[in-house]
Amino acid sequence: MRVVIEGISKRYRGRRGEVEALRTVDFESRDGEFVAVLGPSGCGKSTLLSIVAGLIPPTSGRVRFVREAGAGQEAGAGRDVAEARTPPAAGPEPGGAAPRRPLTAVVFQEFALFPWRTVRQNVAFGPEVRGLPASERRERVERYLAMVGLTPFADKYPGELSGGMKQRVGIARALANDPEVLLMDEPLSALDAQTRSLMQLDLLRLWRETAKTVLYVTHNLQEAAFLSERILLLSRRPGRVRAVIDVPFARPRDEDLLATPEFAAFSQDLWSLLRDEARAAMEAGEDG
Ligand SMILES: Nc1ncnc2c1ncn2[C@@H]1O[C@H](COP(=O)(O)OP(=O)(O)OP(=O)(O)O)[C@@H](O)[C@H]1O
Repeated sequence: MRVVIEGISKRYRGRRGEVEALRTVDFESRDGEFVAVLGPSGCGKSTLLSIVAGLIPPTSGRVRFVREAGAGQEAGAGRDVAEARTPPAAGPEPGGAAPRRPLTAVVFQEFALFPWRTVRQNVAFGPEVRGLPASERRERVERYLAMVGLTPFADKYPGELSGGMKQRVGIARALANDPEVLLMDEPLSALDAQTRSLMQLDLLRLWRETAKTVLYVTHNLQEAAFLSERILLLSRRPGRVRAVIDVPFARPRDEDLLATPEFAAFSQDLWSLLRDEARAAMEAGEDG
């Protein structure tokens, strides 16, 4: 599934006036790509993700989801399966039904688990709501529990788990919906440094195993460089596309990459792009 972001702008209207969060952002992901969305604090990264997730409407612009053509069809051809635009189309498009939105799933920084449900019941939530037959549901839940290494903890409650384990539950719960696009908003930033490093490796493995298109918001440039295939770098607020950067490291990646001179040089280049934006955001009091 390709995510096509076309001219997305967003202004919030609040009691203290208007905030322009995003200004005409254009970007197109590839099918199955891991894209990091990087930018200084307050530049609109979460806003962009929420718009792609359909949680909030853009002020202008649209997001299209394009499913790749099957084998035997013209290369590069794809089919739009859905589009979100503002104002939202009232009812079906003329001449046919409005395309169904593809399934997106969001993993947030705060774990947002149901404390009264066990790990297994948390992971089962999406398939239950979507009315999957019990046998298929069970199979899917057990598969994703195993994938994130939580099978031995399946009957525990979130309150009994460490931060890293809670976030694994959040990831398994998102994957159990079998989304076509996985949206992650700083999913590791509440974790301590060691847990975070381990979870980065887990994320790389999960991405390989599931082949999902991932949009991953972070303000950590090493994380963006380690995990992603391309980086969408936003300017300070209002967020505009500052650069789209190819990450040159081969896959599969492991921790050894982090200690290489190539990784250090790449991170340094990235920082020099980000630095001026981050400083200007900080001086304008836009961070946090
Ligand atoms: N519901 C809202 N109403 C008014 N302003 C908002 C709302 N949500 C976000 N904003 C403002 O829009 C701007 C962009 O916010 P957003 O959370 O998208 O940025 P971000 O890049 O994800 O920030 P961070 O890196 O600090 O998490 C900020 O100035 C924020 O204060």
